[in-house]
Amino acid sequence: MNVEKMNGKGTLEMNQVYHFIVNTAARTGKGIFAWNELEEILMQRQIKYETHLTEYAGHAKTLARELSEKGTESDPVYLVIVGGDGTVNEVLNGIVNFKNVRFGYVPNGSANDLANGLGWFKFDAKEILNKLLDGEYHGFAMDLGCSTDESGNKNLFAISSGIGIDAEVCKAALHSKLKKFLNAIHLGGLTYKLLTIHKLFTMPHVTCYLKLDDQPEKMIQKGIFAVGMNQPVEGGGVPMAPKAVCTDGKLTLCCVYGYSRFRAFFVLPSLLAGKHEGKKGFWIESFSKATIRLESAMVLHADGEYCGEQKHVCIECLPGIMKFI
Ligand SMILES: Nc1ncnc2c1ncn2[C@@H]1O[C@H](COP(=O)(O)OP(=O)(O)OP(=O)(O)O)[C@@H](O)[C@H]1O
Repeated sequence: MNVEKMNGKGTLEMNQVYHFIVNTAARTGKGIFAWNELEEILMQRQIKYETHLTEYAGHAKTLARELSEKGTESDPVYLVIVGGDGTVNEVLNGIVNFKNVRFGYVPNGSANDLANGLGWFKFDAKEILNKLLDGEYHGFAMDLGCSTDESGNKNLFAISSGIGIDAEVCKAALHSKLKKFLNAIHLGGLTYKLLTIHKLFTMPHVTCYLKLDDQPEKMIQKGIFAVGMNQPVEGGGVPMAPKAVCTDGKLTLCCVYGYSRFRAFFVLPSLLAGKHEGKKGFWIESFSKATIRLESAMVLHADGEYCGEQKHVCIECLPGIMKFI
């Protein structure tokens, strides 16, 4: 997936108001600097826009709900997210009706897995904003995923949702001093790799039962993690599902099981290199809907956001619901 293939044909309406939800706390507080530069472009191009700066964690979700309530199918709200993957996730989970919104996204986080999955790593934030304003992403409709926990709570996700070690790592990263430190020295992506090694040797392995679409349920022993991927990478660039495509109406399961802690450590490099497909103990397969039952609870995450300890999770694809400006 890359921008050239998105084939934007947009001629953008000059009177359209763009609503920017901006997380100035992203990149450990450095988000504001990029926003100042982006605003210069908006002013130069005489774009009509309104800025909505997030004031606290969770604010992007509230802002997205309020803004999306103002749109209609025939007159959708133009909503541009400026932040990292956590901000995107908050916004998605605040949207009242996706048909009433057209999205833009300017990556400005520390890991930016969504942007990497879209093939945008070669562009900086200013280039991406200009492409958006040029209508290059017009007509691009991205699949989202939805994971439903055992209490019926739904979490939408743009990148991935899963249980096990990657979720444990996300939970640990939320309050990690190591993440703050590594972000400060521009090595934020390393946080997840170091925490993964730590969790590999400390977290319990769990028997789980996995069912993909209408296939029979399969028992997995010594389950380390199972994740539904909408993008090829998660966790700061780990290529869990290198062939995942976010416009095919499917998610990709990446499940690792059956290894002792010691052996798991030695297969980790093949996962980090994206060379794990076909290897014993890796189950990679695309699906529309998956259910995961666990003998004992494991942490669930959606786009790296902690979603509690769960024993039963349903993960499904919502094809093409995130329509771009
Ligand atoms: N004003 C704010 N003060 C404190 N935290 C905020 C504020 N606005 C948003 N947040 C929180 O900042 C967190 C991090 O944001 P985000 O994930 O977008 O950036 P990041 O961590 O730098 O990037 P990435 O997720 O790509 O690594 C989010 O969980 C969000 O809830």
